[in-house]
Amino acid sequence: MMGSGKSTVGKIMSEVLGYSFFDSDKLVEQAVGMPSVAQIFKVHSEAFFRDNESSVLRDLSSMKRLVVATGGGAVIRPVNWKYMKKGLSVWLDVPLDALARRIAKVGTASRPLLDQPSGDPYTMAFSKLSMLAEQRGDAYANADVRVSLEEIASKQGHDDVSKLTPTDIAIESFHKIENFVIEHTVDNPVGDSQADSRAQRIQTL
Ligand SMILES: Nc1ncnc2c1ncn2[C@@H]1O[C@H](COP(=O)(O)OP(=O)(O)O)[C@@H](O)[C@H]1O
Ligand SMILES: O=C(O)C1=C[C@@H](OP(=O)(O)O)[C@@H](O)[C@H](O)C1
Ligand SMILES: [Mg+2]
Repeated sequence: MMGSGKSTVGKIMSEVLGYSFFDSDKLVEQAVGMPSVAQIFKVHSEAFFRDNESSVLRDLSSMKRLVVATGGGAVIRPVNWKYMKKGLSVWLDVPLDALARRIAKVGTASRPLLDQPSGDPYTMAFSKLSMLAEQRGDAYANADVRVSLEEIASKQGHDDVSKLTPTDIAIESFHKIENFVIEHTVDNPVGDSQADSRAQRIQTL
């Protein structure tokens, strides 16, 4: 979801891995030749942005040794899952109140779906995020790996996810990815087509 830390945590993970890092929002801006996602929404439309987002994700899906921070809305188009499933997908699951707090701090100008001309920024962001979360249903749960900030905070003995640094979240993401890889790697085909295709996918990452 917007504000969950994909761009921040993804960059750290790419540096640790020695992989390239791409932010799909930035690639859409370059492809369209506009300086911000907000402007693309304003001058064109959300649908135009989504078409470009899908084509950027398609192009990235044939590349190797990279970390991609997608936009939070990439989950709503089934075709994007076809692309994201060429790699290993991570859902950063952050409580909505923490997302709204982060977004209120930096402002909503760069996130057109949350931008409001008036009102308290936290309250407006929280109510829009709640609506989006409802619309998106369990789309985020399609990811291979879920990284829950509430879980990390409780393991670390914090009662508040705002104490967690992007590095804490990157480390937990690596643990979850490692578990996923161990769980789904098969030395020999096991005859279960879903398990075999998952194992093949892991080998090509
Ligand atoms: N763990 C964190 N704790 C506090 N603020 C964070 C954390 N991770 C990211 N942020 C801040 O929250 C905002 C949204 O992060 P960003 O990485 O842009 O999220 P996304 O790409 O998922 O929308 C940024 O201002 C970023 O600096
Ligand atoms: O959730 C969404 O629909 C969006 C998320 C944004 O990216 P971030 O998740 O990086 O903010 C950006 O793609 C656009 O504003 C729409
Ligand atoms: Mg981002």
